[in-house]
Amino acid sequence: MKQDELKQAVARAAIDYVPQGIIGVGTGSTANFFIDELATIRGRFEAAVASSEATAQRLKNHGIQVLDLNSVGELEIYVDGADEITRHMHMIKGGGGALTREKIVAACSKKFICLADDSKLVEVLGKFPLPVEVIPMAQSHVARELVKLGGQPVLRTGFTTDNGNVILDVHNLAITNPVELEKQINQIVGVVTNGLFAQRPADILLLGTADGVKTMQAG
Ligand SMILES: O=C[C@H](O)[C@H](O)[C@H](O)COP(=O)(O)O
Repeated sequence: MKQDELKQAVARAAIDYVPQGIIGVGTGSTANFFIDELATIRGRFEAAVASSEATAQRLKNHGIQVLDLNSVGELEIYVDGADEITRHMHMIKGGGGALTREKIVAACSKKFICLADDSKLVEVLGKFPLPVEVIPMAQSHVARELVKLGGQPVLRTGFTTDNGNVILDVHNLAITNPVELEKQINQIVGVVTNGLFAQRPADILLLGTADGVKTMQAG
C-alpha cells in the first residue's frame, strides 16, 4: 500500500474519535488528510482550533469554523501526525516547522490522537533530525549549546515559523531519555521549544499498516 493510502486510512479512522464540540487540528500531510475527512462530517462538530496558519487556511477552505485557542476552554481531542513515534507514544514532531503551536494546542487537549503510517514507528527516536524553534538572535548560541549535547544542528534555510522564528534541525542526537532531553533543550536560552513530545506523549496511536489500521496506546 502506498504511504498516502495509509495516511488516508488513519485519517478516516480518526473520525470515530471526533466529539461534538471543538477539535484541535495538527499540521502536515497526514493532518491534511484528516482535515479533508472532517469536511465530510461538517455539522457533526462545532469548530476547530488550528496548530498553524496552513491548517487554519485548509480548514477554512472546507468551510470549517476556526477558533482562537484563547477563546475556548480545554479541548476534548487533538489530532496530529508525527515524524517518529515509539511504543511509549513519545514523538518527534516539527518536520513541517509547526512544533510550537502544535505543542500548545496539544497541551490544551485532554487526548492526543496521533496518526501515522507504519514507517514512523521506531524503537528509538532520533533518526529524524530533531527540530528546535529558536529566536533568530539566539541562533548561534543555541547551536553551540546543542553541539555540547552531542548534536549537529543545521539551520533550516529559507524557513520562518508562523511565530517569526528559525528552526535548527539537530542531527545525530542519541535520544535515550526523551523526557529529560526535551526539558534540557527547552532550558537553553533562546529556544522556544523543541520537537520532542515526551513530557506530553500521545494517548492513542492510529497506525496505518498494510493489514489495516492498528490502534495502540502507551505500553
Ligand atoms: O510540523 C509539522 C508536524 O509536526 C507534522 O505533524 C509532522 O512533521 C508530520 O508530518 P507529515 O504528516 O507530513 O509526515
